[in-house]
Amino acid sequence: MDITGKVAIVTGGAQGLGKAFVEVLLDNGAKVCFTDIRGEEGRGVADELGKIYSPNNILFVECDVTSHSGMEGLFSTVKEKFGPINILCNNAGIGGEAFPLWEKVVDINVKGTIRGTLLGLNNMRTDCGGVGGTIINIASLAGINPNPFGPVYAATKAAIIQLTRSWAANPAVLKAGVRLNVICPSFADTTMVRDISEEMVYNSTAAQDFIEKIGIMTTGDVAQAFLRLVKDETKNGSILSVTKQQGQNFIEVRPHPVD
Ligand SMILES: NC(=O)C1=CN([C@@H]2O[C@H](COP(=O)(O)OP(=O)(O)OC[C@H]3O[C@@H](n4cnc5c(N)ncnc54)[C@H](O)[C@@H]3O)[C@@H](O)[C@H]2O)C=CC1
Ligand SMILES: CC/C=C\CC(=O)/C=C/C=C\C=C\C=C\[C@@H](O)[C@@H](O)C/C=C\CCC(=O)O
Repeated sequence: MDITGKVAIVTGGAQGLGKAFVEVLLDNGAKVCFTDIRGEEGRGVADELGKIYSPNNILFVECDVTSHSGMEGLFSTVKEKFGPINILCNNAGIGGEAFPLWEKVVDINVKGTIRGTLLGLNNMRTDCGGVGGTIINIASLAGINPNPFGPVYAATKAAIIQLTRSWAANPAVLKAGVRLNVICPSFADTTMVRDISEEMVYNSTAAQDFIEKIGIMTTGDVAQAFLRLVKDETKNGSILSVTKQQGQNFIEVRPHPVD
């Protein structure tokens, strides 16, 4: 996909990986709407980016992915301001294992990503009045490998992988011009990883030791993987892992037993 002039939405874009996705899209000439629950931070980032890129290509909408009406309003606002949506990145996500935080983790990571994906499909499918495009969901390598420090987090990320692959396997969706892919990053340098605590994971000291051993990528490393999936129109239903040691690799899942 040639990104120039395309319309993109990134959830949770006020910092971290989401902000890096916003920047790489703007670098490539897209019109980008990013959302976040933190309004002040989001507006600050929009001002900051407006000094580097054309402010006409940037829109911040304060929006919580757990609010259905909020997310519906987001899609309407973006279509009114920028036109039909071509690129959607469901990035907003949190970690946390202690009660009651873990329930919020499920609400944001699983239900928020399902909500974004369904609204994306409804707005992007050519058989629903859209112009087609691409949806990229942000899971984690912890959605594939066991994460002894964060089982709930890992389970939510596994759900995102299967949500994405299952929609991608729907022939009607592909015919309607929408590709869906999922990124599984290892650790990247964001607040989520820097501020790891006992509320977030079991045994945060051991988790920090593990993270240091594995190594921490820059957010730019993950943004390059994101850019690759946006551009490459041959990819649908792919799982792209990104790690410090091995870079970008597509993860092959064994074929269905009846194939
Ligand atoms: N940093 C890492 O090492 C990795 C992160 N990920 C995933 O990448 C995504 C982004 O993570 P980071 O940038 O590291 O986190 P972060 O904590 O730096 O940024 C997350 C952003 O999402 C926003 N957010 C949180 N709840 C929200 C909600 N309900 N609605 C809208 N926005 C909300 C936050 O305000 C924040 O700006 C998450 O889904 C995370 O699970 C995956 C693998 C590795
Ligand atoms: C505040 C952090 C919240 C969530 C991330 C989390 O659960 C961090 C866990 C720390 C150690 C995890 C070890 C897991 C090992 C394997 O599953 C790895 O292959 C996973 C690699 C990356 C997970 C990165 C992430 O999603 O944050």
